[in-house]
Amino acid sequence: MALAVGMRVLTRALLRPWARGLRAAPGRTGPAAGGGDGVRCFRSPRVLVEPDPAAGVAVVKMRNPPVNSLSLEFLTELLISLEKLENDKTFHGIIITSDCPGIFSAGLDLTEMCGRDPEHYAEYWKAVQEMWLRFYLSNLVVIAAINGISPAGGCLLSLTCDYRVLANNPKYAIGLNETLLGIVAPFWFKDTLVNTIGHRSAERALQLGLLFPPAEALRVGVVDQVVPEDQVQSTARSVMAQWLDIPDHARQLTKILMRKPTADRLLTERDADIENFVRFICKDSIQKSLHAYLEKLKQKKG
Ligand SMILES: CC/C=C\CCC/C=C/C(=O)SCCNC(=O)CCNC(=O)[C@H](O)C(C)(C)COP(=O)(O)OP(=O)(O)OC[C@H]1O[C@@H](n2cnc3c(N)ncnc32)[C@H](O)[C@@H]1OP(=O)(O)O
Repeated sequence: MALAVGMRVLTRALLRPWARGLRAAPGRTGPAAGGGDGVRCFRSPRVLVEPDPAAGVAVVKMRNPPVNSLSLEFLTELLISLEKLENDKTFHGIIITSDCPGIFSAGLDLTEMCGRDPEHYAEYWKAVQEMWLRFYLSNLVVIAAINGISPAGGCLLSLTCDYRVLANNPKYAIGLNETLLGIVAPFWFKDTLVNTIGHRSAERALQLGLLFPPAEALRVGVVDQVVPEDQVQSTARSVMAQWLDIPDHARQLTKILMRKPTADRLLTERDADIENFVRFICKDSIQKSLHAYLEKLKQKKG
């Protein structure tokens, strides 16, 4: 009993600075929408939350067609959904998945990084940082049920999760492929990948912009499990049950111990990282190559 109380005090003491740091951070998505029954069933235009209160789990379905690109509005809705679930004591875990057939997420929204003004780029990047920080440090168990292709920012979102289950479909691939677009994954993208697959594999994957098909993704460790497509959700559910069997405070503290140094680096360099992004993305050469890439995507159809 005394040990349990002690752990709760320690948990609160350790977790509180994180909550403070994030709450004070710019780009916060607004106040929590209360706890309790009111938040158990909700949806927003781009995020569908299917709660299973009995299991303490909610399935968060990304629904930003056609490709779940991480636009500013979509990121904001995702963050609000996460925050609502974190603030409802009913929930201990979430499964993040896609409602767009064949696509988990096409990554950052290229139209947010192309042809806009520096203020917009800064606002957008702040939201991308916030997404990473909030998911990476979430006190919930977060499992990615990856039911589609997941390049760049889509891969990053998966990497913030505690466990990744990928559908075994030869059309799907996952990786940080930024170099193929002529852009550079920032240090916190890189750190997240290094923490997941190790330095050498990450260096090779990042330099070559590798998108791993399922078997390769499993071999290198970008995902934890590859299963037949129709078993992705059920596998995520049973993995979730295993994770939820662990005492929450011990698991949460361990997660923070593992992830704190990585998150700290961005938290202390956040403004500089935004300035760096804006400087980089405003370059004529970068704008030209992003524009050309978008055009190529559009022409693919015609
Ligand atoms: C200092 C640091 C600086 C910079 C760091 C920046 C880090 C960047 C991270 C990123 O995430 S960049 C984005 C990377 N993503 C990609 O490269 C994926 C691009 N998309 C695709 O490859 C394909 O669209 C697909 C996901 C494989 C799906 O293919 P499909 O054939 O099903 O669809 P289609 O290509 O026809 O696309 C439909 C529609 O969606 C538009 N689209 C696609 N991806 C994006 C995107 N990431 N952002 C915005 N829009 C996107 C595409 O243009 C089509 O639009 P249209 O219907 O108007 O033609």
